[in-house]
Amino acid sequence: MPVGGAALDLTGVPLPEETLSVAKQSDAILLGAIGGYTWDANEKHLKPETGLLQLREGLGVFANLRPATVLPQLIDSSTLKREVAQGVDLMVVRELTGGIYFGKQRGFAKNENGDEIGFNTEVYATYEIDRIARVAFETARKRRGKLCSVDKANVLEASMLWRKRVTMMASEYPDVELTHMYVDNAAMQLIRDPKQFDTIVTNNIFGDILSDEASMLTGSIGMLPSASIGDSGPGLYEPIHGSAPDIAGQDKGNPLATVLSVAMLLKYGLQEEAAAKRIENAVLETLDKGFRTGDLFSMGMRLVGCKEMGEEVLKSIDSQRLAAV
Ligand SMILES: NC(=O)C1=CN([C@@H]2O[C@H](COP(=O)(O)OP(=O)(O)OC[C@H]3O[C@@H](n4cnc5c(N)ncnc54)[C@H](O)[C@@H]3O)[C@@H](O)[C@H]2O)C=CC1
Ligand SMILES: CC(C)CC(=O)C(=O)O
Ligand SMILES: [Mg+2]
Repeated sequence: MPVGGAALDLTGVPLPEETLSVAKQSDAILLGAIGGYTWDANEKHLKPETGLLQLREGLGVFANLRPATVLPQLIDSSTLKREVAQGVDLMVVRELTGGIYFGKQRGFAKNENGDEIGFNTEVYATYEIDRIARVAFETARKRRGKLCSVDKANVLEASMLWRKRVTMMASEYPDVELTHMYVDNAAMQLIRDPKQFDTIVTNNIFGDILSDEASMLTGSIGMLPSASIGDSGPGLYEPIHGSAPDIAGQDKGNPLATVLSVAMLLKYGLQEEAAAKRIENAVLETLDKGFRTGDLFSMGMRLVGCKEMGEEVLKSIDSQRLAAV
């Protein structure tokens, strides 16, 4: 179903009603990244990105899980020194349907001096903080039991409330160690010592930014999948990256973040654990064989394009299927 730029071109709106309705009736949704130069200059501010925000809101998928794991195969692709990168395995739990991207008070206006202003507002209600905090505590409990809540509670009221509510919930999770960190420090600590993190919970905009940063620990933004879930209804699965318009159409994109998003879809959305594992194994085997798209390339590896990388993953999935028969 069309969403984003494709939908704008076809229908004049970035999320047609029919797309949302079909999505809601589906078991799970896989989203290709949206956006591009064609629509950036749109004077009416009708953006493909609005369609994605509307889709997330329409599906009620408030919890965005973004795992960042440094695979042994990609240790030389990480921007970090080997000893810092080795063993990094963290999960960013990003609030996805609230905060500054959704603040109702937004727009363009003039200030008292007649200067043009653009403004947005960050609003969080307790129910929004509580439900994402619960997902984060539950996630941390199933991982290594460490939860770091990232905010800017030294400056922002929305963050002050965030910190208060997350702290209150900690008493329900005595087995989870809760810490708090300001986002500027978190951005630095992710590079200095990423292994200190297990699960990170944070608001919409901080999670957006920190997960792009975390992707470079793993080697490339082309490696990071995500799952967005709500209380009920289908989940939304998508790579964390955008449409990469600077390399579009050149067969250079790394397809693995999307492929791994399909694995997350199978695992969390359809409870097809075995099929998810087959895809994950295929990705690992393809990397083991030395295939690398340009974003991951390091000395001694085999440079391939997007298409060939995809074909190699498919071959590996097929060979696992044959082995299972
Ligand atoms: N969820 C989504 O659909 C998102 C959409 N966007 C949209 O995408 C467009 C481009 O945004 P950017 O800020 O440039 O972010 P981007 O994530 O598309 O690209 C950032 C950089 O990473 C590279 N990159 C991204 N994905 C890659 C992949 N799979 N393989 C290899 N390299 C990859 C790109 O070539 C570029 O140099 C914009 O219109 C933006 O709004 C941005 C982020 C998320
Ligand atoms: C439309 C944007 C909020 C998309 C984005 O950058 C993301 O979700 O990571
Ligand atoms: Mg982003």
